[in-house]
Amino acid sequence: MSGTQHPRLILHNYLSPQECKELEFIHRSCSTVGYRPNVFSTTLTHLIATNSAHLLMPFVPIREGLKEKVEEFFGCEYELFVEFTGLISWVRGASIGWHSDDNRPYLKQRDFAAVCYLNTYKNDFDGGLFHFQDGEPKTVAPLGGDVLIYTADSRNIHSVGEISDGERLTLTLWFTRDCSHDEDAKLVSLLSQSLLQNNVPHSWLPLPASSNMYWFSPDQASHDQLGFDICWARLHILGFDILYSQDESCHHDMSEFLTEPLRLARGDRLFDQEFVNILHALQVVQHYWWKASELQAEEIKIESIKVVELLQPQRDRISSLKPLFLKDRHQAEKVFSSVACESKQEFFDWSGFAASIPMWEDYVFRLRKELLTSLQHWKEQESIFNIASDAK
Ligand SMILES: O=C(O)CCC(=O)C(=O)O
Ligand SMILES: [Fe+2]
Repeated sequence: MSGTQHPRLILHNYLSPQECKELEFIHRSCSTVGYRPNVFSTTLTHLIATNSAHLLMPFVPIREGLKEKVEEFFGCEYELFVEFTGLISWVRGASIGWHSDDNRPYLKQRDFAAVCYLNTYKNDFDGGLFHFQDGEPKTVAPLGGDVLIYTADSRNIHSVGEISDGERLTLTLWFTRDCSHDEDAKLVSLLSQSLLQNNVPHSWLPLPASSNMYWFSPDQASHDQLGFDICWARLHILGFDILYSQDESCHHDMSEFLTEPLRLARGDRLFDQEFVNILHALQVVQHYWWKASELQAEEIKIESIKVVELLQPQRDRISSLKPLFLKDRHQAEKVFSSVACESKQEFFDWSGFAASIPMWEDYVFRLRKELLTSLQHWKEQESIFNIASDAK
């Protein structure tokens, strides 16, 4: 498989299902619209820029382990730097033709690629097969946990077929020999700056980027007429409505809603707890979806959950705002289709949801603590690495 003509490698089950699920949670909570149509991405710099630097922690051991694997396989121990790390998802309509990963002047520094498949062909999406132009294997069907490693040059020309359903998710890394393209140095510098604001209250709650980064449009021409906000869409397909206290007449600009507090509703019920902004609500919901099976097993019940009836004026506010953020609701449902069917059931376990909120907070605080400890060491080395767990 690793012939010198086409140096490449597949690692089966390199990531555990838990690791895949955690990265999926991060992507569904934090992604923005990507660099090409029908593509979403979550970069590490974006996590830092949106008050979510602690969500880097799950990437750290994976990045480090993969760098070692790549160095070992291509025989370049201690020579490589990570050039880029990102979660990338493709939905219906996305594809890429034959190319090598260093095929632009600004990509020349890329020496190796590692594509980690976080979900599975036919289970989670359809289409999206990976093809090499020459050599074996000819076709790779993404399987959650598998990693595909190859040189970024013309010995590994490849393409990806069009996605026809669902959301195909990868963790994609590129490696370089050129230290001036070391992602770690940039991240450590950004982290040092952002964590200076550590004393700011709620500095661990997500802070939205600019609204255009969350606006999905089928094409540039119909940007404002069609399309939808991806945070709204991800909540909508899981059956949630969004209730702001103010109505649209209080705002000059829709983007102001991004940083407004809100409550979540479902059917005729309102969960009477405020979230600081839509990203906060989205992250809590995605965390619940990630952990729901564990919660059911533990049967945690909270006595005092505040779920109240949704009043008529509140319903009216929901239905007047929804079409502004989901201009094309049908398309939003199609784009995020694979989860849509299972999630809109009538019954919703509000007490499980309420119980998951302190669990989410514990998760965030644990990661923040790990980040602050690690950063001391990272600054000294100007590199990002896993601190042995007994040092945490
Ligand atoms: O996701 C994949 O399987 C490969 C994507 C790709 O070729 C690229 O991003 O350059
Ligand atoms: Fe590629």
